[in-house]
Amino acid sequence: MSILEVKNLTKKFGGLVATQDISMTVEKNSITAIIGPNGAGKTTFFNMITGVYQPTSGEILLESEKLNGLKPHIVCRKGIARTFQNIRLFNEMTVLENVMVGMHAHLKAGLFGILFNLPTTRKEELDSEIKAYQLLEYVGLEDFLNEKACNLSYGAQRRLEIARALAAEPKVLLLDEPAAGMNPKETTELTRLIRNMREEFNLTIILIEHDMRLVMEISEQIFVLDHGVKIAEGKPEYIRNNPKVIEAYLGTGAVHAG
Ligand SMILES: Nc1ncnc2c1ncn2[C@@H]1O[C@H](COP(=O)(O)OP(=O)(O)OP(=O)(O)O)[C@@H](O)[C@H]1O
Repeated sequence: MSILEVKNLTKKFGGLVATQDISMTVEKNSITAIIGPNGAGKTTFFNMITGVYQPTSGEILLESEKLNGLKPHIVCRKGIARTFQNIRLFNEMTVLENVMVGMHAHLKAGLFGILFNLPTTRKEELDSEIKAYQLLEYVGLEDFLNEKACNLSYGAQRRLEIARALAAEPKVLLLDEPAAGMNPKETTELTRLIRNMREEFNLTIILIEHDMRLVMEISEQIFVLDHGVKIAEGKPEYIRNNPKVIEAYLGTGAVHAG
């Protein structure tokens, strides 16, 4: 059963066509990768799905409901959360606070109520604190609750971003280059975490990733973009041997690394 359907998605920035007529269907509870050389349109694609950019044309459907025209926080409330290519944490806030911010999509009290501890929001705050703690424990950051986010290692910051995204209780989680800057050990842990999250939270996961080893190991379905166009889709074995994909990556050797 599909959860996310994208139909003929095009985004133009003036005369530049960043994505052209991209269609894809993502199965519920699957792990899907979007790959392609630099500038292929991958992040633009994520930005359209999450409401950061409005598509020039095309449709985005989450469980058959159209998402076009919705603001990012509404898209998040509908069930799509994400992490960013360039980590976007609240650096001066603590690790715990960063996750609690991620929860505000589902809280009745506003963000200010949570942060400034208004009496009416205290019960809700306590519940969200417990939940934030559980999520941090889940990603292995329970020892850093009161640390400022900026003091965490790079790999830990990426895990914190994931915990914050999970706090929004998404149906679909988009990860933009989750392994970027990670060492091999951190990447192995990340692979395990992604698989585990899918089971634990009944998630559908879509990742943009340049680490082909991770992509080939973890994905059930891969979409390949090049110059804004989808040039291939299929299972890892098919993508690895697809002449169009090999040509798009020619010279980088990237697609055979996995
Ligand atoms: N806000 C914008 N204004 C103008 N052009 C943009 C904007 N965002 C992206 N582009 C252009 O759209 C094209 C696709 O960029 P995008 O960032 O989506 O590629 P990408 O596949 O994510 O690349 P990378 O792997 O390097 O992150 C590029 O030519 C880029 O310069």
